[in-house]
Amino acid sequence: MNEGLDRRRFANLLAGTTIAAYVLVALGTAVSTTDGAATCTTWPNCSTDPTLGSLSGDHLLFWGHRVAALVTGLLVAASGLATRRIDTDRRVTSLVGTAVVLFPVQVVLGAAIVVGGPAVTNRIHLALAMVIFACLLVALVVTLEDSAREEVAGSVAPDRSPTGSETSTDGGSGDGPIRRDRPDDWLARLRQTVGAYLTFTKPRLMWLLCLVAVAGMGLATLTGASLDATTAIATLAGGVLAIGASGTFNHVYERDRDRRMNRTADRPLVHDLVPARNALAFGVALVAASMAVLVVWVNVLAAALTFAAIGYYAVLYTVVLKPNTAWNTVLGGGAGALPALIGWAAVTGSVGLPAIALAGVIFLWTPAHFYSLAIAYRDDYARGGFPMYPVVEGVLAARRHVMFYLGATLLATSVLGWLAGLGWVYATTSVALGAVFLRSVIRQYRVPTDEVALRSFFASNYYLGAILLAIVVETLVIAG
Ligand code: HEM
Ligand SMILES: CC(C)=CCC/C(C)=C/CC/C(C)=C/COP(=O)(O)OP(=O)(O)O
Repeated sequence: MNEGLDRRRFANLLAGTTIAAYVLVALGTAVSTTDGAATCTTWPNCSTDPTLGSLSGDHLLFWGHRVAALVTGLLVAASGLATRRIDTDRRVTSLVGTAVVLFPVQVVLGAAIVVGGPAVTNRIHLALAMVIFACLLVALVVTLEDSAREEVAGSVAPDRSPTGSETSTDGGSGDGPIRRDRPDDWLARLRQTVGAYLTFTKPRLMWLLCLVAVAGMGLATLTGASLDATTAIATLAGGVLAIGASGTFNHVYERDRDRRMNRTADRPLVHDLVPARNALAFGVALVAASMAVLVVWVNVLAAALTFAAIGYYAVLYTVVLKPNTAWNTVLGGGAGALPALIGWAAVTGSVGLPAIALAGVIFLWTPAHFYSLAIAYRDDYARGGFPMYPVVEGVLAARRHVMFYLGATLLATSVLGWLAGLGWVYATTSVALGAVFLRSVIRQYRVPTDEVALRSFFASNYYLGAILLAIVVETLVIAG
């Protein structure tokens, strides 16, 4: 049997095992936060099994968890056997071996929970499930990297960035803006100017950031606080104005670098469609409007947190971190996480643990979101002089970080569901979309093209969007 083919098959088996282990963690968390556990109080057979007619979402979660445990157990055993049969890295052998040893312990702990063991068993069971998932994920990354190195050695041509670095121009060589011809017709000029101001506000990011804030508001209602329409609308309006303001400052500060990058060379300030001074004034006006809306119709804490978010993105990220350190994305993730606290604060006037957990999910998700895009646009970022992680550390290291941050995001999502007591809508959404997101990043190793990396970037947005929507449905529709 061909050794390379064997290793490839092993990588596929390990990928399937890792995805199954994630599904198990997510379903297990959901079972422990719902009435699913009450479905069955004996083990291994289920004398309290309900009739099919009375099956609810909670029952399905319980049975889904059992089936997932069986399937994952078989896959873990198969992976363990495979490490003995083929020549794998020592780290892979010990990590998979750890999962093989821990799995039966998990089965015993799971049985103890079913028959009514002490409450702490539940926590240990969840923690151990996460350890098994982490072991498999790290083993998978090592395996995929090894086979990627083997496949690249001697053969494949380097990926081309969609920016096509070999043939692209750098957008001009002078320091000043490139003037794009302005139309003669006043209506067309007006349309172009309005379009420029709209572009400053980065509208494409808004839906997801707004959804973070709405999910924060939804989680807050689980405390018993009520959410009225004025608070919801004013929080979103203040948030949209604030995102617009910080996006505008980002456009102003980065206008010289933007002109050197193909992805951003079309931005309005690069073409002097609006004077930078006017853009700055627009940004300041948006900050003032945002603060006014939030102070008058929401509360001072929400306004203060929003002001901090603007400063975080426009100054800390844009001016300090982005041009100076490869940690810019990781540390910059805090800006996007703040809307979770803003949403919660708008409803409660304080900051609570589930909101911090949601902020943690966004913080961990950010590198998994952005590094895939940065991999695809690495040549462009290098031209712009930004020390993005794939530019400084290379594609393989960036892909490894995408995998690790994604793993951490998936686990944090489960912790959030557990802390907030979210139910089957959230569980099934995180299982389905989490598996899709994980599979799309694993595919980057198999097909290391920029198109596949970009697909992971979009998968990151769909994943987070779906999770947030599930929180909104659970908190504002089902519980509300
Ligand atoms: C350091 C943090 C982040 C960085 C560096 C980053 C970077 C980027 C970049 C460069 C784009 C492409 C923009 C374009 O070409 O117009 C983008 C798109 C996007 N980002 Fe992020 N992002 C970050 C955080 C976030 C956060 C926190 C959210 C929301 C929770 C978010 C949501 C989106 C969305 C929805 C898109 C648009 C995708 C599309 O075009 O459909 N990003 N991001
Ligand atoms: C409530 C509030 C004010 C929140 C602000 C948080 C915020 C706007 C976070 C988004 C961060 C983001 C999309 C960065 C884009 O990267 P980039 O700026 O590096 O992208 P670019 O290369 O396209 O300029």
